[in-house]
Amino acid sequence: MSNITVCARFRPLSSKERRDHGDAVCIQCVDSETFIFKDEKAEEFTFNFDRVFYEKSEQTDVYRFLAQPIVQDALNAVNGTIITFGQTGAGKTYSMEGPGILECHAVEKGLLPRVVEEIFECTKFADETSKYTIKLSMVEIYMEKVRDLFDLSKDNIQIKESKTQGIMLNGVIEMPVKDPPEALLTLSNGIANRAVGETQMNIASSRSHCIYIFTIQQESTKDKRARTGKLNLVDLAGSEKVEKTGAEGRVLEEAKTINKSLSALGNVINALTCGPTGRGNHIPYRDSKLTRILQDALGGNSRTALLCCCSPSPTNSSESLSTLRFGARAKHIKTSPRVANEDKSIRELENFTPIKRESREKLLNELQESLDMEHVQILEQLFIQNGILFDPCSIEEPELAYEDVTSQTISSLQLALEELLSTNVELMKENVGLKARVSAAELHHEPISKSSLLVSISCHLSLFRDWFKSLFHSPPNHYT
Ligand SMILES: Nc1ncnc2c1ncn2[C@@H]1O[C@H](COP(=O)(O)OP(=O)(O)OP(=O)(O)O)[C@@H](O)[C@H]1O
Repeated sequence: MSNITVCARFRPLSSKERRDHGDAVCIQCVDSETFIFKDEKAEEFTFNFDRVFYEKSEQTDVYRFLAQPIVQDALNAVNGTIITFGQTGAGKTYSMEGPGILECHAVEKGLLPRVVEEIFECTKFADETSKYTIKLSMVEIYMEKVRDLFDLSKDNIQIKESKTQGIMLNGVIEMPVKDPPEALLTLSNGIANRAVGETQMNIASSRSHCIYIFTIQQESTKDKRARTGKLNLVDLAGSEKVEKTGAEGRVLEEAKTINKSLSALGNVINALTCGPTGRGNHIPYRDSKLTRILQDALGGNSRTALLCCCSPSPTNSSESLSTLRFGARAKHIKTSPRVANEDKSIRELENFTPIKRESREKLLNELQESLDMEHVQILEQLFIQNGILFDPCSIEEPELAYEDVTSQTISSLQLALEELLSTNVELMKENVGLKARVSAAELHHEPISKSSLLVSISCHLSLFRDWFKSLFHSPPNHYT
């Protein structure tokens, strides 16, 4: 088990930030791992990350620390994921791509072109018994749909899980690339297909999460055994307060969808780092496409790094603080990267699958025995009405659908439980108030009016009724 690597990066102040606040910044460097952050109320927070990149840090520093070890591992068939996270305009795309993927000053090249160079450089000098094949895929998650950026007609790619290869994108195009120029041209074609909108925060704001997937297959010419490493580079859409972006209409809907999937990511991180360990802890990976795709990176077989991009300006301090808190929490996630060796995977499959399958079947049988058919049908109707269960006709694999439904139901119930707990706290407070009123009235020998007691009780009841209703009228969770 190893922790994911989490770094923070502060970009230089923008000209607008300089106009608003001059040279003021909300961070004070302590060393290369620690800094003090001052929020709007001048409260100080000390943050500690694996590495902090301040405004003078160069692209090569970020690459060497954050990405190079993961690329080296991917060349040895260990899966890797590098994620950029932060508010709109914080420097995610600059870190990932640089100012331009095809042409830019060498020092400004982002992670992506550097990854391409390193992969081909290493494969060129690999020993003669190894033959490498590099393939590229590019998808974006736009409005909760996964689109293939190499073939826009594939605009609703399904996410599948394989016992041997983990999370997979069904039917996604994999472009073979033979050298860096071809790889960069392929990537730039994909980037041109990304959904970009304009917000007040950033005029070329990415309105989607973009995932660059490098599949690196290594075949031994001696014994023909092949092993594959997958490297995902994830440029997340901006996390910002909707009001600050000045978004309306479609852009507002986009912002809400982005925020929803980023909250789902936050919930997954919370569940991975706060919940009880072991089988009882439900990790809501299936609550959004983003978390489902990142499932292996966050909780499975992947070496993962997160770059938290921030503005250093006091103008954006509340957004920067939430980005940094997100990173601080993610630092506690543990993953178990291992070599994706095909033979070993098959052996693992032979060893473990029958046990898992047997226990799942046992569970299903027990469930069927303990519930009447009539109850199962009522539950099914209820779930369909509330958008928890999707149309069974659209499901290709019932087993996957069953897992999705179970997972989403658990999430809904957890939400309901949280609401119930908070209603309970409110009711308890009210109860204390009522008791105090009764005691005060008794002390002063004042009769408490029946009507005021009735109002309080009906207040209690309506709170409870609202909660109960909300259980069955939560917005539908579309999941196709
Ligand atoms: N480290 C940096 N050095 C110099 N300029 C930077 C740096 N980081 C970001 N910038 C500049 O800041 C602006 C916003 O950066 P960028 O587009 O990368 O933000 P973003 O986080 O990807 O935003 P969005 O979520 O809207 O896509 C760009 O003009 C970019 O060139």
